[in-house]
Amino acid sequence: MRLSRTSYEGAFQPGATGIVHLGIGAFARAHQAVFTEEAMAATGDDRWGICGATMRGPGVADQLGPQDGLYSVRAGADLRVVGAVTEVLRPGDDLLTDRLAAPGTQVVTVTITEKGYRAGPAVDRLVRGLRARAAADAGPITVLSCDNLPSNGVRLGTLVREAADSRLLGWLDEQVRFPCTMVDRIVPASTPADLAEAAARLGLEDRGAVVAEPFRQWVIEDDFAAGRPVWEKAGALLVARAGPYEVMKLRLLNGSHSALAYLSAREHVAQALGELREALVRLMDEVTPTLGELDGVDLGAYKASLLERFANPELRHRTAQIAADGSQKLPQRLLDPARELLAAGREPRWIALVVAGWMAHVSTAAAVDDPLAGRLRVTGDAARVAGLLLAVREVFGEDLPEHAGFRELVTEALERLMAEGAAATVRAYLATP
Ligand SMILES: NC(=O)c1ccc[n+]([C@@H]2O[C@H](COP(=O)([O-])OP(=O)(O)OC[C@H]3O[C@@H](n4cnc5c(N)ncnc54)[C@H](O)[C@@H]3O)[C@@H](O)[C@H]2O)c1
Ligand SMILES: O=P(O)(O)OC[C@@H](O)[C@@H](O)[C@H](O)[C@H](O)CO
Repeated sequence: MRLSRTSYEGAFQPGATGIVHLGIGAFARAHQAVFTEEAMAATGDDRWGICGATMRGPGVADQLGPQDGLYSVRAGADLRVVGAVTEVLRPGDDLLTDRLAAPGTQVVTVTITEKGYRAGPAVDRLVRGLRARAAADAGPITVLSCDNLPSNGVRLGTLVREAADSRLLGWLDEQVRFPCTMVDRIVPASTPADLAEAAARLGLEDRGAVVAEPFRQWVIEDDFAAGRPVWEKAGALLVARAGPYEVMKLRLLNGSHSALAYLSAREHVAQALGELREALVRLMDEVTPTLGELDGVDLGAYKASLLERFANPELRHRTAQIAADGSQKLPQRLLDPARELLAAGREPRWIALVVAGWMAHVSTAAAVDDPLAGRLRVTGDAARVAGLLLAVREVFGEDLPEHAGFRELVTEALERLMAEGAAATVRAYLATP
């Protein structure tokens, strides 16, 4: 029997739908929905049920629709059924516009992956809904980006404004806010084994089950146009500026994740960590001078906690998942800190090694999952491959290809990787202070 509000009693039941979520993948279900449900339960303000919209395929609508929005989240020994999702819309469903224009909707949360941040269907759907909301005079609304990008709210706000006509622009300025957020919880794509374990634990089939690590963090800029759940009751941190937290997490956690993906051939993160623990320590130490001031954050403890989190054997986080879309991830995870280190007269040696690892991956892997894949399939010796890939301006900008020191560091690292393989190269780098 399938998990549903009929077969499973006791799931949280929101009183109304107050949030629209664009891109209801695994992460939104284990992060924003859990925070939201806990905030509703803690305060009794239950107006914040979530209407999730799938943006690319019907998968999540097929999983959650027949389950009345219910799904389980397993983290360690804990398995909970989440009831915050009230509705799931398929790609192209016109109801999304109605939901965005409904006066009860006061927040839009967004996880459309890094590659969704360009003119395209997700932004178009959002703008169409906001236009309908302005026409209906349905009141102010906050759009909250929860993707792994620096200044994610500013980026989304800019894209929305670029797609808006002049009449909508005035309304956007008055009625809509786009705060930035830092989001953190490792949530790998669910596997058939994860679904089987959820079914065994629940005694019900759950096609929407997700597995996550116990840790979760949400830092949100306190700049809302309208109402919101009291997410701080669920542990979220409301701050004046999320930027320093975003930079810390993107460069230390996500940068290390990319290193694990490109410098190890192991299938899962925890296995790759066994080979690369010391290299990650060195990479994180290299990047640390580029991080801003963070009141109350002990960076030493934060870095140590990341290594512990990556070592979690229960998370079957595939390095291939992290390796995907590298052209969209490298700039904020590795290249921005490289620029800052170079400007300060420091050598980003470990960053260059990871960048070379990415170059080796995109130029040799049988299948590269990346929106720029066609342009990344280059062949030749290290100098040629590095030269051709550094010329991809969307990734490296105008400055890095022209920086002789950076080009040399990357080319040398790629030469070594091609000649000796990743393990020997990492050993050689570790041997050099
Ligand atoms: N999974 C994690 O551990 C994690 C942690 C922190 C942040 N995030 C952020 O959440 C995002 C989604 O992660 P997930 O695990 O839910 O992935 P997922 O594959 O389960 O879901 C991705 C969602 O994004 C949509 N999408 C994909 N490409 C798109 C595009 N080009 N335009 C518009 N929508 C698009 C899909 O339709 C889907 O709804 C990540 O890219 C990252 O920015 C994920
Ligand atoms: O979500 P992806 O697959 O684009 O990137 C993989 C990870 O680096 C990332 O999602 C982390 O798991 C996450 O950022 C942890 O909060």
